[in-house]
Amino acid sequence: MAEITFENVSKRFGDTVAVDDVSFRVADNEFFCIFGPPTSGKSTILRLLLGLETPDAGDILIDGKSVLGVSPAGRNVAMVFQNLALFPHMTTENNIRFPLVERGQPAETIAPRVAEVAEKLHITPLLKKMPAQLSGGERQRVAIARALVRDPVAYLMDDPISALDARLREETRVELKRIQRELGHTLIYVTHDQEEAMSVADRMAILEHGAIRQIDTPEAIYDRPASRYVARLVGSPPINLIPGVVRTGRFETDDGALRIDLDRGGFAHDGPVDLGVRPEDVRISPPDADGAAAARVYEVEPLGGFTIVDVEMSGQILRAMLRGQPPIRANEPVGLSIAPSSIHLFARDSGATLFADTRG
Ligand SMILES: Nc1ncnc2c1ncn2[C@@H]1O[C@H](COP(=O)(O)OP(=O)(O)OP(=O)(O)O)[C@@H](O)[C@H]1O
Repeated sequence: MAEITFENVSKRFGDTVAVDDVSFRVADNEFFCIFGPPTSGKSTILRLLLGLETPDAGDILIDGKSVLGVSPAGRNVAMVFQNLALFPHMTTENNIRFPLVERGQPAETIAPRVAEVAEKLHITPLLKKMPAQLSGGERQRVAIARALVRDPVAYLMDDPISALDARLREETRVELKRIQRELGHTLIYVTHDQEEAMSVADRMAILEHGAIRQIDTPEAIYDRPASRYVARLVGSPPINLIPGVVRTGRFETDDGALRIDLDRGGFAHDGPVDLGVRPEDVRISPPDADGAAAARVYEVEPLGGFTIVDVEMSGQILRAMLRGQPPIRANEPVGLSIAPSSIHLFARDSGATLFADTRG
């Protein structure tokens, strides 16, 4: 059980700043995700916490005590690497025992711990089976049990399920979240998959070039991103960005095709902006609907429960996500509108959020 704190931690490799003045605090029992594009510094943060790298500046604390002089073994933080595969020649039970045997734990403590973890993961009936006799989902559950059987102060996972196929990945992440909640324990989870981060995290940190751009719950990051960078990283399909200008409380595209009154008291920013709107907040209507901008359907992508409609407006493609399977065809003229309450505005140059959706 542990609270983990990074205080102004930086790490360089030659000219590369891998981690840039990073501060965060992970609460005891929290499921904390670190999310960012390749080379943004995610793995280096884990390696610093494990003690495999030493920071150039800043401090790392576990339960309020600096661990900078402490060896990796002395920190008792468990790392689960990218591979959740099982040893095919060992029974489920021996697979789960393996990390404890490897660490030389006394046999009398191993059996009860394996039984306890198996019980919590509902895999007790599988203990005598070989991996080849298990379904894909059962195998994953056993692999998670093996990852969690040690009793460290915190678990670190670096893209643990990225090698699985899409369906198994979805099942496994649900399972991981449930298990983490039941077992307790602080979990720091690195992923480059935004949907995965959103679906499992209690809170997430968004990285860019080694620096943290925002830390919050997935819901808050989705609804109130701190910048255009963060807004584009979360959400699928990604947020639409429409360049334009704000003048005296009104947004307008350069050609005037789209105008939105920002009926929000106290908003005072004039100048070039990018308007952000999530695909589920783009409204499609008949072409002559009141207040709608003239647009044309570019492509329709039915997904069963939802339909993605790509719409062309002012030479730009915007994506709308509509419920069900609306009778919309490619090349049709349509009207497009956006409720002022669902827009985000970002400063054109810095990308900083000027104002954001306040849903919820
Ligand atoms: N031992 C090292 N020596 C030199 N450069 C390194 C070393 N470790 C990491 N880097 C560099 O530091 C930066 C951050 O790397 P890191 O592996 O932390 O990123 P990441 O976000 O985990 O990336 P990925 O998603 O691709 O795994 C990269 O530019 C990388 O090349």
